[in-house]
Amino acid sequence: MTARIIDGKARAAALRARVGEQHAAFERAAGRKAGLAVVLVGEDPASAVYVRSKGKATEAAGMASSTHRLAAKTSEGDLLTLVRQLNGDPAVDGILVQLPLPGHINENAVIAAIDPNKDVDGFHPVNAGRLASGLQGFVPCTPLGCLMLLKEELGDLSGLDAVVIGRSNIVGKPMAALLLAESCTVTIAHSRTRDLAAKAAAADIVVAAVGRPEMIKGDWLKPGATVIDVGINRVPDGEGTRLVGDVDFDGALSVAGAITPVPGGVGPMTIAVLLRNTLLAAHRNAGVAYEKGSL
Ligand SMILES: NC(=O)C1=CN([C@@H]2O[C@H](COP(=O)(O)OP(=O)(O)OC[C@H]3O[C@@H](n4cnc5c(N)ncnc54)[C@H](OP(=O)(O)O)[C@@H]3O)[C@@H](O)[C@H]2O)C=CC1
Ligand SMILES: Nc1nc(=O)c2c([nH]1)NC[C@@H]1CN(c3ccc(C(=O)N[C@@H](CCC(=O)O)C(=O)O)cc3)C=[N+]21
Repeated sequence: MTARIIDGKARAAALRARVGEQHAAFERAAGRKAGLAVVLVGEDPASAVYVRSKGKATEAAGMASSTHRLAAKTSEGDLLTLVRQLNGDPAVDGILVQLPLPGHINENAVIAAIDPNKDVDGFHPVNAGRLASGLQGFVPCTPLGCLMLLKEELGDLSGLDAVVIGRSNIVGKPMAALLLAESCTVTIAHSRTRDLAAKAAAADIVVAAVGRPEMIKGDWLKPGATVIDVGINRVPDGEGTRLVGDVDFDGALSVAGAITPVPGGVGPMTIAVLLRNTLLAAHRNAGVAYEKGSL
């Protein structure tokens, strides 16, 4: 058997197109565009690439995008001042502070300063709490993108056994909360987990968010499992480098039922969901009704 390859790039393009259409309707109703502000501190080249693609995708959907580039030595106080200014700016519906931040800045303090109603990343403790409690709020883009891919692939997820490998606040934990809300039986694995291979082998759904190149081997998987590879790892390749996921893709192909590639899987979905969350924020902030479930 050869796994189906889940085309995240195509799914993301379709989602961006729906967001673009609905944004046009929003703009007619509200008399303004939805606005996303992205803040980048420092010159990490990978972060700079992501921030550029976020800006481009925002504008392609017809929304207003602003990017605030701050020097690596910017103080926490100055960053907090910018966040508060964006909180108060009526043209800004969504605020994203690109992570990681330089070591001298307390990430938790910066995330906590973002207005939860503009927190399109869904990282604010209020939104994390809403997700854990089953209340409406912003859901982190990467796990929501993963869930969309899973539901398109499998339909109803209820009763399926899911293993999430990784327990970060931005991917693993919210992913587990979403799968639990879909009535999966969820195991969260991490660096202290014993016999990870056996945990993976019991799962109908494996979501890998570890940050270790090709760590999850094909022969760990249950035949027919659906594998979502969140990992983005740059590894040496000849003279240059290439991107690989957390899953040994070639090894998984002959065992899994379906798998996301890296690149072209979860990454593009993350950006499409960011636009979706920004459009949602704009509807709420402008008091324009929005048809639930239409995105
Ligand atoms: N495609 C996309 O849009 C995105 C991709 N990513 C990528 O996803 C990956 C994970 O990101 P993120 O969640 O931020 O990473 P973190 O480094 O914050 O978390 C990694 C998690 O993996 C666990 N882990 C580490 N080593 C092992 C191991 N040997 N066995 C089992 N678990 C292990 C850690 O466990 P412990 O808690 O015990 O330390 C931790 O919970 C990265 O490659 C990142 O680049 C991230 C965000 C978006
Ligand atoms: N506040 C914040 N929010 C984030 O959502 C956030 C962040 N900080 N910091 C970094 C991570 C990482 N992340 C990615 C987004 C898109 C791709 C993506 O589009 N990847 C392409 C490949 C891109 C390439 O070629 O480098 C793909 O997988 O096909 C990857 C990773 C968002 N993150």
